[in-house]
Amino acid sequence: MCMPSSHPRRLRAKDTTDTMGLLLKLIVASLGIFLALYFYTGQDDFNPEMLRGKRVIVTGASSGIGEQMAYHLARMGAHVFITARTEEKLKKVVSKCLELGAATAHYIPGSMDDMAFAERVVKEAVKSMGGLDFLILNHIGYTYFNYFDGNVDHIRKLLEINLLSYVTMTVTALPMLKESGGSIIVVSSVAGKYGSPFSVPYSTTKFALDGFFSSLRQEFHFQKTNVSITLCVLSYIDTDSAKNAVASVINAPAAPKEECALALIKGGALRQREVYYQYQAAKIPLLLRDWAPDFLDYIVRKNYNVEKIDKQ
Ligand SMILES: NC(=O)C1=CN([C@@H]2O[C@H](COP(=O)(O)OP(=O)(O)OC[C@H]3O[C@@H](n4cnc5c(N)ncnc54)[C@H](OP(=O)(O)O)[C@@H]3O)[C@@H](O)[C@H]2O)C=CC1
Ligand SMILES: C[C@H](CCC(=O)NCC(=O)O)[C@H]1CC[C@H]2[C@@H]3C(=O)C[C@@H]4C[C@H](O)CC[C@]4(C)[C@H]3CC[C@]12C
Repeated sequence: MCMPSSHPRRLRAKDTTDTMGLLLKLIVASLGIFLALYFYTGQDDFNPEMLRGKRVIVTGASSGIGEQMAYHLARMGAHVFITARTEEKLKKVVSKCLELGAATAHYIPGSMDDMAFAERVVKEAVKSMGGLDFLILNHIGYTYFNYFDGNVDHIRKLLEINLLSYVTMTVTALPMLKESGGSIIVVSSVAGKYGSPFSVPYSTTKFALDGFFSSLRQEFHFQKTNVSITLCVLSYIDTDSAKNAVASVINAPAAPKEECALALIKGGALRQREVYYQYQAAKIPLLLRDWAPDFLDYIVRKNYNVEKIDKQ
């Protein structure tokens, strides 16, 4: 005998609603756990005392984020050894570091397009401080913010300053860092994680840093090398040079350089593999990179007043 069909159909509809409800709850719960884990890994046990007496090199420390890192390190009682090209600025930064409480503070002026200079910075620093605990690689060479002009020589030159000098300093510093169980902090950018218009040469060098240092970190695991590598992925920061280059074109607020500098030191001291600053601006868009790359590209393009670029 045939059963009336309305009852089982109602049952099936109820089953489907229950299953959907359960699925929704599962999705919400998983999302909650995922977010909790995400933010938990961002928690820190940082104590400024971790830096007291530590021997630190900071490159590109005559201005911007590098200068601010030098001041934080000085307040924490570290030995600070800084470099950049402009001697007058370096002298002032060193004096301020001493006022703020640096254990010692020294500088060496020169350009990072010269690999012999990059090597010399490490050797002089080690001689002056008696070893090395932190190598903070932060400098960048001058580049333009506009459409790629086809100049291959500019990319070659920028690779020397922004990548090869970092490699040279790392190679030279490695024996001392192994001895101290030290750390390398590499300052990079969101432009080193996803494609960025008007920064083609710069972005090229920042992607290359990720390739070198993330691969080296893997080898350190195999070799049981007790040297940490922290890659710092920064969004737009309010340094004079960045604001001069992009303020009229980028529709996003710039984050404070002082807070940024502290976040990088904390991440390095805690031996984190990567630091994202600011977290929302630098990390969240990256969640889209592998799953929705066209959408990410679209969001990135939305941040630009492209008509202002044409007039530069
Ligand atoms: N500000 C921002 O929005 C962002 C910055 N970053 C990264 O943060 C780091 C610092 O940037 P920021 O503070 O803004 O930059 P600044 O322009 O303020 O500082 C750059 C430093 O590099 C030095 N420098 C420039 N050319 C050379 C060279 N040829 N050899 C040696 N040193 C050189 C400069 O000093 P001098 O001219 O005296 O040599 C200066 O000390 C960079 O790695 C940058 O990519 C990443 C994302 C965003
Ligand atoms: C073009 C800037 C470098 C300018 C320079 O060479 N200054 C030295 C001088 O004038 O003497 C770039 C330095 C940092 C870049 C910004 C960055 O890395 C974060 C964002 C990344 C995004 O993909 C593009 C916009 C950025 C704000 C980017 C813009 C270019 C820089 C300011």
